[in-house]
Parts: sequence; C-alpha cells; structure tokens
Amino acid sequence: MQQLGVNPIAVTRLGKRYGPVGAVDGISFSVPAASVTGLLGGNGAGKTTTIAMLMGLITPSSGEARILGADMAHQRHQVLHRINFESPYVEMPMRLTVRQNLKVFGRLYGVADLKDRIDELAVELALQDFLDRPSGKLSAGQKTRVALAKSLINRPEVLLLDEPTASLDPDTADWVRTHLERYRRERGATILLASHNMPEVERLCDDVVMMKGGVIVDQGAPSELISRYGRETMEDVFLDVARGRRQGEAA
Ligand SMILES: Nc1ncnc2c1ncn2[C@@H]1O[C@H](COP(=O)(O)OP(=O)(O)OP(=O)(O)O)[C@@H](O)[C@H]1O
Repeated sequence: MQQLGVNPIAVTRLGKRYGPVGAVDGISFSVPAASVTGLLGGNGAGKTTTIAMLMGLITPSSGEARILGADMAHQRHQVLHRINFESPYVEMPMRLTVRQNLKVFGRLYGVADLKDRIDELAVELALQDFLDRPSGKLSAGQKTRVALAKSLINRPEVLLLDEPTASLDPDTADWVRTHLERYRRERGATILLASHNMPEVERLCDDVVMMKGGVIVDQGAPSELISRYGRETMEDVFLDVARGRRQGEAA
C-alpha cells in the first residue's frame, strides 16, 4: 500500500457542504499509479461532487484533493495538461464538426502534434466515417466514441470518468470498456471511475471506494469485498451497502 500524497490521485479529509447539506464529509482515499479505482454509491452519495473537486471545478469546504501532487483547488493549472475527464452528461458544441471539436480541445490541452493525434484517434476509435459531420448529428454511441477521443486527446496520465457507459447499449458499452482497459495498459494511466454498473466495476477496477451519504462506508478490491460480504457479485455487495446490511448478514 502506497502512502497518501505520493499516489497520482490522493484525497485527504475532503469535504463539501452546501448550506446544511454535507455532500461530501471528510473522505480520504488514494489511487496508486497505473491502477483503476471505482467510486461507487447510490444516487446522491457524493461521487460527482468528489470528482468535481478532483477536477478543481468545485472548491472544497475542507481537506484537499491532489492529482499528480497538485492541490486541485489552488494549483490545477500545473497539471491540467496531464489529466482528462469524461462524462456522458457533458455535451460538445453541436454545430462544430467532430474534427473541429477535437481541434479545440487539443489546443486547450496544448497537444503539439494535434493533426497526427486526431488521425490516430480517428483510426483507434473508428471515427473516420463521421469526422467531418456536426457533433450534434451523431448517434449516442458515436457521441460516446467522440467523448472518449476528447478525453484521450492529450494522452492523459490520469483519467477521471463519471459513468462512461451510462445509457449505452451492451455492445457499445463493452467496446468502451475494452478501449479503456487497453489505454490503461498501454499508457500506464491511473483511472478513477464513478459507475453504477457493477459488472463493469468487477471487470475494470483493482479497488473500489463505496460511498453513502457523503462518507466512505467500505473499500477494497472487488474480490475481497465479495468474499467479506459472503456474496457472489459486486451487485449483491452494493445492495448490502446501499440498504445498510452488515457484512455476511443474510438478505
Ligand atoms: N450545488 C449543489 N447545491 C446543493 N446540494 C448539492 C449540490 N450539488 C450536489 N448537492 C447534493 O449533494 C449530494 C451529493 O450529490 P452528488 O451529485 O455528488 O451525488 P452522486 O453520488 O454523484 O449521485 P448520482 O449517482 O445521483 O449522480 C446530494 O444530496 C445532492 O443533492
């Protein structure tokens, strides 16, 4: 186990309050280099708020969220070019073509060989047929591939994913997972993945952090948690945690 602070993603006593609502309440966890950690929890558990603080989009009320050593509330400009983010809930400008959108993001991230990088991603993610089509005219599956291309444009060392396969058909979702696995392996990327899809979590994640009501209620490798709760799948473990059942207690 590596120490907090030296891992690419390190969250220490992180909290966010909205008036009386404690969205995140003093959580600590870290993600070791080149590994994937799943951030799990029911609706309103605090996952998106945690990811938004890791991206430096929301200022914490307490504690800190560090990526690659930078405190994301104050020093994010030091590392933004080394990280990236994907969420199906973020829309790209719809009138720009896919190629134009990727150019805009590539420039924002300071990608030096941008034309080559876009061509490379177009082949890897099978975007060639619609590279010059307006982004607003794509199917959901095509949009997801473009969102994935955007998130990989700068070859990020750290990737934050907020439900990357939400509302995709099983075939497209599987394709996205396969691609993420490959990217992680080839790039040695460190990934934090918020997901409601438990088979996805079992497949992709080395570790999981389970949140409820803004706090961490359990963490460990999926196989460890499954055996600790005396269950068959992460789906069963998730239901135990969500419904407040103790480890090993019968349903
Ligand atoms: N801007 C805000 N103002 C007030 N409350 C907020 C705000 N953003 C989030 N919250 C509250 O904080 C809590 C955590 O929300 P968050 O979106 O982080 O949960 P989540 O785990 O991502 O949920 P989901 O799985 O539904 O996306 C919820 O109770 C939510 O209503």
